[in-house]
Amino acid sequence: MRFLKGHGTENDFVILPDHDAELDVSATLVARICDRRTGLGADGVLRVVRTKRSHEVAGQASAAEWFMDYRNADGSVAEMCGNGVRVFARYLVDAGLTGSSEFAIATRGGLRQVRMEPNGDVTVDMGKPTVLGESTAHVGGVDYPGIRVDMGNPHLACAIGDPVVQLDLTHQPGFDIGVFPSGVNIELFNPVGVSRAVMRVFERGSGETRSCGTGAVATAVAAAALSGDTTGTWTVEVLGGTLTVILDEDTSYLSGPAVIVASGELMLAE
Ligand SMILES: N[C@@H](CCC[C@H](N)C(=O)O)C(=O)O
Repeated sequence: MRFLKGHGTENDFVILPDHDAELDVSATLVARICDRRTGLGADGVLRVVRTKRSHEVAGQASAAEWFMDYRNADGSVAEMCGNGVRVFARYLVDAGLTGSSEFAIATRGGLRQVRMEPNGDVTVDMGKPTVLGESTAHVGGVDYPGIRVDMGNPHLACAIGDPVVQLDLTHQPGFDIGVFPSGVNIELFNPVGVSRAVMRVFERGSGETRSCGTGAVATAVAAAALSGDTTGTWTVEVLGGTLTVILDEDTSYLSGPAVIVASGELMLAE
């Protein structure tokens, strides 16, 4: 099985080209691939499939040639991945699978328009974040109130007074399962200066990761809300680098680096 490896601000992915949907990529296989000791190691898998060959998103085939079939490290399926879609775009361009610098990618969360920037960054139109109300995350014996944000996938973004560097995120933070029956990605952030936040994230299905694109947008939404804003340009510092989020009236944009670092032949099989 041919693979590539890439990352966006150190949110890392194994890319599996499966253009005609011929592979049987089970949850077990994904978990084995993502294992950092016995597999390749990654936060998730991006399976590259022609949209028209996928029964899940065939309705998007007229607008997007390629479908990002995203899986978390534990093998679970997610609707969207902001860094993943940027790395996916980088793969399509590098592999010559698109001739354009602006194109759409099909995801379970809907179409995402991407743009390759002259400086090598990749920008994605993430759609309009939906604020759903409030909830609470529980970390290290402390309850942190936050804002529920739907980015196609579920988020709980919490501004906290304690420095995020001090948090122990080796375990799943507590959350209200009644509010998030399918689980949730939890962002904890410190607002710093003007339109800047330092964020850590515990991702549903992957644990703590060094970056999360949908989480960065959710954090920008929650940080803006602290000052009563719904628009603006935000810098979100994550463990793996820096992401830029633009919130406007109608949508949101996520920008940052996305690179392919390796390719090869995978010997793992079912
Ligand atoms: N790292 C991603 C989010 C991946 C999906 C998430 N773990 C979920 O289950 O919703 C990003 O960059 O957005």
